Amino acid sequence: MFESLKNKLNKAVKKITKSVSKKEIEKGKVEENKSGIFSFIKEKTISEDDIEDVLWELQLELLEGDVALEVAEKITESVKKELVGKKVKRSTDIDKYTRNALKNAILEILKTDSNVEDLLKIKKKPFVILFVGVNGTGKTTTIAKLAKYFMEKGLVPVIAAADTFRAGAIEQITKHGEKLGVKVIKHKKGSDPAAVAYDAVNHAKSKNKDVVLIDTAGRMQTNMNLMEEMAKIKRVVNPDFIIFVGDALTGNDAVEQAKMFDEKIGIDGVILTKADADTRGGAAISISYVIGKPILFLGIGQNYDDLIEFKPEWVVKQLFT
Ligand SMILES: Nc1nc2c(ncn2[C@@H]2O[C@H](COP(=O)(O)OP(=O)(O)OP(=O)(O)O)[C@@H](O)[C@H]2O)c(=O)[nH]1
Repeated sequence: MFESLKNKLNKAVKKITKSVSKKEIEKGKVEENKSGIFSFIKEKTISEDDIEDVLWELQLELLEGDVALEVAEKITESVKKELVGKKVKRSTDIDKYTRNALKNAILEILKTDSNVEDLLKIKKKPFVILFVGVNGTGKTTTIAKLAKYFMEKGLVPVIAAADTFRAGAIEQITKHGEKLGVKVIKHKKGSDPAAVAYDAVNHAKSKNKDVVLIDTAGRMQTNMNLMEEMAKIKRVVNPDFIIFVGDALTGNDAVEQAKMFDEKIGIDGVILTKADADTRGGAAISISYVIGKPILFLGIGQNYDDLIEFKPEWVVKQLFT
């Protein structure tokens, strides 16, 4: 996961170390010990000039990896701020400081004000969650995974098959429901999705169920019918939480889609799917900073258990070990 991003960051650490050491070597102010670690004869203070070119290269590489521009700028700016003026005695210090500066910059980017556990604490019964996103991102699979996640927490979910648009969508979610032992509320293909969602909420109320998971249709985010359809479902069932499901592999597109859904419908959090196949990590790094909403989970495969809670510290650990 995020292999390419990990390589880019590691490469940047090495380049910064080399760049800071190089000038001192040229000036003959360096001793090299047996293990090849440079010790500076006099303590060296890192200057802007030492690292500017390398940070610029890093910014370009991040952009190539589909990290959003504002995020790439923020990362390099934070690293610069943290490094310039730092006093170093040997090259390993630079390595250590740069690694820390990058870790801190990425943690800062990934942190949002909202706490995922607080957000998903089921405080009301039934707790109604609406899932939105373009087609093929993995919404249906993710809903099945989350149904299992809630069941493991001792909660009883019900699913609304409100994707009445795509051929096979109702059958697909019904199959998941059968496998998991979760009731799926459905109408005919082509029927009103808001009515399906409404029935599912009523079912949950009458059967004392805890969570309603509403699957919705995909299509392009620019399709106004889709946005109107989502807005209608929202009006009718007044969900407690709206989750945007995005495909990590689509990088910046996922970020743009999230922005659009947030503007038109309003979202509370994000689930990124297919993170298992994503080497670039652009969407994972950028999405919550750009829209100001947290990533809740990462989808990491096609099985029901392939869903992990998103923790900024965990991501940073993946990137730097
Ligand atoms: N590798 C991997 N594949 C996934 C993941 N999540 C979903 N998929 C696969 O992605 C494909 C699309 O998933 P669906 O759940 O059908 O997508 P959808 O968003 O409901 O599709 P629409 O109904 O067209 O909107 C399926 O083949 C899933 O198995 C994931 O986290 N990792």
